[in-house]
Formats: sequence, C-alpha cells, structure tokens
Amino acid sequence: MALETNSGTSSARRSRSGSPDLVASNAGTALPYATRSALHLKGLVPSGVEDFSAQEQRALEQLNMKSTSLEKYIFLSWLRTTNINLFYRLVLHNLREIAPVIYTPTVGQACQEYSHIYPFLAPPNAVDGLYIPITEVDNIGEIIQNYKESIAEGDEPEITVITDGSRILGLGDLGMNGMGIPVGKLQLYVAAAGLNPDRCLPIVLDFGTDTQRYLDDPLYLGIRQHRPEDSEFYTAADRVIEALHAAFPSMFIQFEDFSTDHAFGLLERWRNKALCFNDDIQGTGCVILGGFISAVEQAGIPARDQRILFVGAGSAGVGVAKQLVDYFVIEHGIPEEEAKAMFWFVDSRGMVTANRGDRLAEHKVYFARHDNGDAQCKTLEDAVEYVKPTALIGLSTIHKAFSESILARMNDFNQTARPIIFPLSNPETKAECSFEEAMRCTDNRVLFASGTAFPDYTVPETGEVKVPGQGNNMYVFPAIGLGAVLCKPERITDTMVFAVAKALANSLTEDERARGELYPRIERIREVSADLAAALITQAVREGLAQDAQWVARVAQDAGESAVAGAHPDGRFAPGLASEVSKYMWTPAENYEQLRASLPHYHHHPVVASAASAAGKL
Ligand SMILES: NC(=O)C1=CN([C@@H]2O[C@H](COP(=O)(O)OP(=O)(O)OC[C@H]3O[C@@H](n4cnc5c(N)ncnc54)[C@H](OP(=O)(O)O)[C@@H]3O)[C@@H](O)[C@H]2O)C=CC1
Ligand SMILES: CC(=O)C(=O)O
Ligand SMILES: [Mg+2]
Repeated sequence: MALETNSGTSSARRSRSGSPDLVASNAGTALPYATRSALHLKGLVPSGVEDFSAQEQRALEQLNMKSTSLEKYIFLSWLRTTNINLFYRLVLHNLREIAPVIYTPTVGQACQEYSHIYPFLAPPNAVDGLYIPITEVDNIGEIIQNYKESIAEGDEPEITVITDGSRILGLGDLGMNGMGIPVGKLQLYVAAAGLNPDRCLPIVLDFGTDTQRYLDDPLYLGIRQHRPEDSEFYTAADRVIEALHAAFPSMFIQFEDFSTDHAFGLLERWRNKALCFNDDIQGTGCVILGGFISAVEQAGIPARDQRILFVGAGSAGVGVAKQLVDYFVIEHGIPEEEAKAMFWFVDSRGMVTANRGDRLAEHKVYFARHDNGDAQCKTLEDAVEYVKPTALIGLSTIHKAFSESILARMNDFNQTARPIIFPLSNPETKAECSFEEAMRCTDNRVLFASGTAFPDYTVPETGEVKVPGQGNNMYVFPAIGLGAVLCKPERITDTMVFAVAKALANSLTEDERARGELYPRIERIREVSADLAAALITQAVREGLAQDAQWVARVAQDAGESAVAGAHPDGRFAPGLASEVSKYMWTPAENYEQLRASLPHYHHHPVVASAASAAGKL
C-alpha cells in the first residue's frame, strides 16, 4: 500500500479522502484537544487550538507573500487539495482578488504550464478529476468504476465540466494541459453558486495535441500523439459521454473549450439526449446578452438602430450573436431577417460575406452578408469604415485588435450616442483592447465589458473612478448549473438560457445602474446566482421540462399558474424562489462543530469509518 501511495504522479483528488479523518483534515489546527486525543493526533499538530478565521488569516498572509500570480495559483491549488473548507472560505471572502488567480487570466498560464506545476499527490487518496486518454476509451467503464470507488458514498457527481483542451481560452490547443480549465470552472461553480465541491467532476479528454512543443516536452503528462480525425473524435467522445450519462444519468454536463467545429458538433449531438450545455456558445451568449441589454438601455439610440460588428466568428462570436438576434426578435418585435441584418462579422479572412469566394464554415453561413455587392473588407479598419458600428464586439483572440485609431473612429461614429465596445477574448494577453484605452479614445463615453477583469480607471479631469464590466460567462454558468441540478430539466433549451440572460440584466441594483455599470459587482455573485438559477427553474417549469417535482410544485404554487403555461420567457420568477434556491448553496463551515455537522456522509466513507472505529468515536 505504501508503494502504491507513493508511486502516483497524479495530484489532488478530494483532499479529505486522503486523510485518516476527513473532518480532521479540514480542521487541522482547529481540532479541539479532546478530538486530537480520540484520533491519536496528540502531539502531531502545534499545541495552539485556533478558529477557522485565524487559519484564514494565515492563509491570506501566505497567499500575499507570493510574488507572481502563478505562485499564487500553485499555493491555492495546494490549499484546495489540503483543506478544501479553508480554501473556499478564503475564496469566498476574497473573490475579487482571487477569481483572477483561479480563473482567467492566471488559469491560462497555469494551463500552459500544467505539466510542470502538477502537484505530487497520489491516487486513490488524491484525485482531481478524470483523465481519459483516447487509447483507453474502450476501458471507459473501468475508469468510471475506479472513480466511483474513490469517492465517498453520496458524493456521486452532479456536475461535470469536460474539455479536450483543443481551444483553451484564446491560447489554442493545450492538449491534456487544458485540465486546468474544468478544475477552475468548477471552483467557480462552488464559489459563485454554492455547488457541493465533493460532487463536481472535472474531466479532460486526453485525445492528443497538435501543439508540437507539448509533444516535445519531456514533462508533458498527456498522451504523445496528434489529434484524431473528425470521425474518430466523435466516436470516442460519444462513447465517453454515453458511459458518463449511463453511470450518472442526472449529471449536468458542461462542454468547455472544444475547438469551434467540435463545440457546435457535440452540442448538436447531445443537447436533446442528455442534460448538457456548451459554455462557450450558450454561456457566453447568455452573459453578453445580459450586459448588452443594459448597454442598449444606456446607449442613447433605439435598439433597432444598433449596427453591431463582431470581430471573430467562432463558437463564442456566433453564440453571442445568435442570443442577441433572439433578443431583438423577442423583446423588440423586430422580424428575424431584419434583426440578423443588424450584424456584421470579420474573421481571419475579412468580412464574412456570401460572395467572398471561400467555402464558409457551417456556423458562419447564417450571418454571412448578402448585401455587400462588390465590397469585401479585408481588414478590420475597412470593416469599421464600411459598417460604422454602434457596437464593436471582440471574440477574436487577437490582442490589441481594437487599435487606438479604431477606438477613436468608434467615438467619431457615435457622437450622439455612447459606443458599445466589448473586447471579450481571454486571457488578458488576447484581449482586443484595455479599459483604459477604450476610455481614453472615446472621451470616457464607452459602454465597456471585457472577458478578463481590467483595473478601474480614474478619469483624469474629474477624478471619478469608473469600474469596467466583466462580460465573462462566469456570471451565468454557475447559476445555470445550479438551476439544472435542482430542477433536473430534461434538457437545457435556448429559452431557458434567454431567461437567465434577462434575469442577469434585471439583477443590477439601482446604484449599479446609476453608475452606468453593465454587470453586478462580483461581491454579489451568490445573490445574483440565486436569482439566475430561480429564473432557469421557472422557465424549465413553464416549458414542462423540469423533472424534480418539488421545484415544479414550488414554482407553480408561487406563480399561481399551471406548471406548463409555456409563458413568454421574461426572466421573472416568483418572489421568494431565489431565497429558496440560496438554501441549497454549499457554504464552508464557520467552525469545527459546523464542519462535523455539515459533513454527515463522511462517516460512511471507508477511510473515515475505519478511523472512527479505531478511535472509538467521532
Ligand atoms: N468572455 C467570455 O466569457 C468568453 C470569451 N471567449 C473568448 O473568445 C475567444 C474566441 O473563442 P472561440 O470563438 O471559441 O474561438 P475560435 O478560435 O473558434 O474563434 C476565433 C475567431 O476569431 C477569428 N480571427 C482570428 N484571427 C483574426 C484576425 N486577425 N482578425 C479577425 N478575426 C480573427 C477566427 O477566424 P477564422 O474563423 O477565420 O479562423 C475565428 O472566427 C477566445 O479568446 C476565448 O477566450 C470565449 C468564451 C467565453
Ligand atoms: C471564459 C471562457 O469560457 C473562455 O474564454 O473560453
Ligand atoms: Mg471557455
């Protein structure tokens, strides 16, 4: 056993299962003397008995001693796998500072370095998720069984984030190293929406990589082969998803950071067969629609006069634009063809037109322009002059694509209204422009949101501090997952996602609106997630798709209407529903007693049971 324990190269599985006592491993120096004695831990910890807030203070001090973001990331990963309760206390109390470390931008660098910063924890007592090589797909049943045996009874996963690492943020194909993204996204599920950390399952499909530097890297931990052709990819991916769905039928599956063709392909194959969702297409569409609704309200021109130029026509760009079309159709009564005509796209070959002379990828065809005559703008500058946009949306992965001259032209074109400029590519090194640049070049009039958080900007003339909006799907995917886990809809529909976007726009406080902000402050994210999850549940019930009877009854009763009213999705939900949702959110324990009380099923885990019986109590 000692040999097995020490031989793994893998890391961090559930921290607590690695301990002879899961409660003890989450309490450490907070363990009361009597318990130390009962568990034969006397003398094995410093004599001071402290509370969780003192531990948190020490953890924060140690975090702040790290001089780089990557060092902070490594420290936080270690803390998460050592003491999950303390980790989430720290994250929840310092979300504004820590989100950029466990998520974008630092998670991007962490993924690039994943094989080099991988910690040395060993399975079966340390598992941070599933690594499924394409060469082992025939053995997927065995892999899932191994996972089941590694978790405590009652901890079957209720949510998974799954990637194949082929398009990690805007950083390209990172192969198995992309595992940092599911791990990071699931931390936000816990922090932002209170999903139970023990029931979150990160998965990487280790299907190879076409990035030569990883294939050549002696420390690379993924399989060393090129990516498969499409048919082999889909056969293998389908087998994994089928097996997961069979093992955990109500588990919510979030597809994340697949290359654009496979992102659309997998969603199409699975959206009506399993409870699943693509975060880059639907989550991004949802969060940007939420911010866009607020921006249009503040812009100063009628919605139907918007001229929206997208730079980037991948899964994110097309996903966002489709949500915006729905918004113009549903909310403003604009016919679909007219709504579609409000959009222009630029990709790596210039403006997307039907007569450009190349074969357009399927997902671009819907938005290809037919009214351009002979005009074929080859550069973004040309397209900006041609379209004279009111809104410029970047999902291109091209750093500084919104040059100062382009930003200045946006200002020129929008003198009677406020320009909407959203550089949404991640991480920061791929962002199309910064908040400071957008403010400076538009006389501080811009309505702004970015994918990665930018610092506040102080207007030099007035000293006024302006806060940039963060248009990142982190504002919605945790709530969509929470709502889905609670009401168990048969599937996630576009109208449910639309209802969540509306709820996000509705979630701004009067103060946030008065300051011209487009998204709620991150400190309110749990409150906002409860609203958004309530909106999803309400919509699922209205569509007759919610399968959990408790939520169907609750929504129907509160709304005073039939559960299958099929009502217009308006983002509203019954008063009281959000606070009901909040009750289901996991929160870290405040003290030792609470920790013990909050983790009753730990006692069923074989490791705990044997430790408890050896100790004669617990
Ligand atoms: N803020 C958020 O919440 C989210 C942000 N994103 C970010 O969006 C970005 C794009 O993601 P995704 O759509 O999936 O990725 P893709 O790689 O599929 O899309 C990138 C798009 O940008 C286009 N492009 C590349 N170079 C240029 C150029 N020089 N000029 C104009 N267009 C160019 C590509 O053109 P072509 O089609 O010709 O190759 C493609 O259409 C990423 O950085 C990602 O991090 C994604 C999801 C959520
Ligand atoms: C935020 C996100 O999902 C992305 O950049 O891919
Ligand atoms: Mg993504």
